[in-house]
Amino acid sequence: MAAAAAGAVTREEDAFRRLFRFYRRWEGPPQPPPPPGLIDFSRPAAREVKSCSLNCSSLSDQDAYRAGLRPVSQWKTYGLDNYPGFTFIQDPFLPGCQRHWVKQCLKEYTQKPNVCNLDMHMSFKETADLWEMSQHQIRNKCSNKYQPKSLLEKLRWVTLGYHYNWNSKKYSADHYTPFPLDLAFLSKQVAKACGFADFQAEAGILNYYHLDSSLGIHVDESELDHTQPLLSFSFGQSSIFLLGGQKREDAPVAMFLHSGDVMIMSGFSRLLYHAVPRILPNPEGKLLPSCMELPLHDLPADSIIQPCSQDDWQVCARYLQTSRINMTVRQVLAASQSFPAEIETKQERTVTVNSYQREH
Ligand SMILES: O=C(O)CCC(=O)C(=O)O
Ligand SMILES: [Fe+2]
Repeated sequence: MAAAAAGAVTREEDAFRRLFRFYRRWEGPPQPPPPPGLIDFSRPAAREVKSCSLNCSSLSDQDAYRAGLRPVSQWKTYGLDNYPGFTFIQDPFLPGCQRHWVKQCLKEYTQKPNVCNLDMHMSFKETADLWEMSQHQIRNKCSNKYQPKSLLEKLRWVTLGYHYNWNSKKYSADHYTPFPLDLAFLSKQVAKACGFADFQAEAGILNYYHLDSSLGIHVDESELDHTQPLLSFSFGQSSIFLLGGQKREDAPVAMFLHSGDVMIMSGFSRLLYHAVPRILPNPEGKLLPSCMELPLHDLPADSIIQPCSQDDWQVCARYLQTSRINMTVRQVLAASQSFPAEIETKQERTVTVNSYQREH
């Protein structure tokens, strides 16, 4: 009897899993209406949402403009009760600047030596230029006809800098390639504005989601320095993000992430369980969120933002009509820290295709 009861408890679905499964199936607003408790920072009515102000002098307007960001004094920034170290910045990008990051994620960061999921079962030559191999197919796509997916549409993740090893769940000194300078600059400015002036972008995971994708419940703990924040940038269609606690079964809060939104997980919130159960069309009901359609703001000559050509944007826009891209940026090592010497076990070096696959 006691054993049966204990069995029932262990089999019982925990609160995180339950909400994950709920949102995984949720069709999104307007019908059915959003469940109570779902936070939308673009309409911050929830009691646990607190407006917070960043120190405007930590990032100069000039550096913000160079990064394609509005001055910090114009950012709409929020925190959450019970989640110290969590900061949400509602789309701080200058008009037109989000396009740059979408183009980089599809055309530039997909290039070698960066690593992507397709490398796990395709040759170096086959994945050398995903953009070139996909652009015509995406441009000429008929939405009402079945067509084989292009390589870009099969892309799920790209790693940058210290390349995360999905098998060992570790970063290592011998698998590093230069981190993109523009993304390092953007990250540095956002971190600086949030009080992390020493942040160094050393590793990135880019996630490419379609309307049926999700990302399972996890903690990002492989970085060796957890005193530095994890930054997240979202573009394209929207998603539901679940932020839980330090224990896997703690009930999470649910929030929308829309195009341009930036999230900072630091301090207490750096090592919390989180997940993306659902991708949803943008709430405006347009093919693309309107922030993607704005003409490019005047930028200083030394800006890292390059105007995206009409030709390139046609492909990006088509891709993004049914997709969401998220960039997460991490510092792996503390200043002057190095990787611990490892005694490599045979098991650690065994790579299986499955363990490289994320849940989406
Ligand atoms: O797509 C997101 O918003 C979250 C991504 C994430 O948690 C990760 O890459 O570790
Ligand atoms: Fe994560």
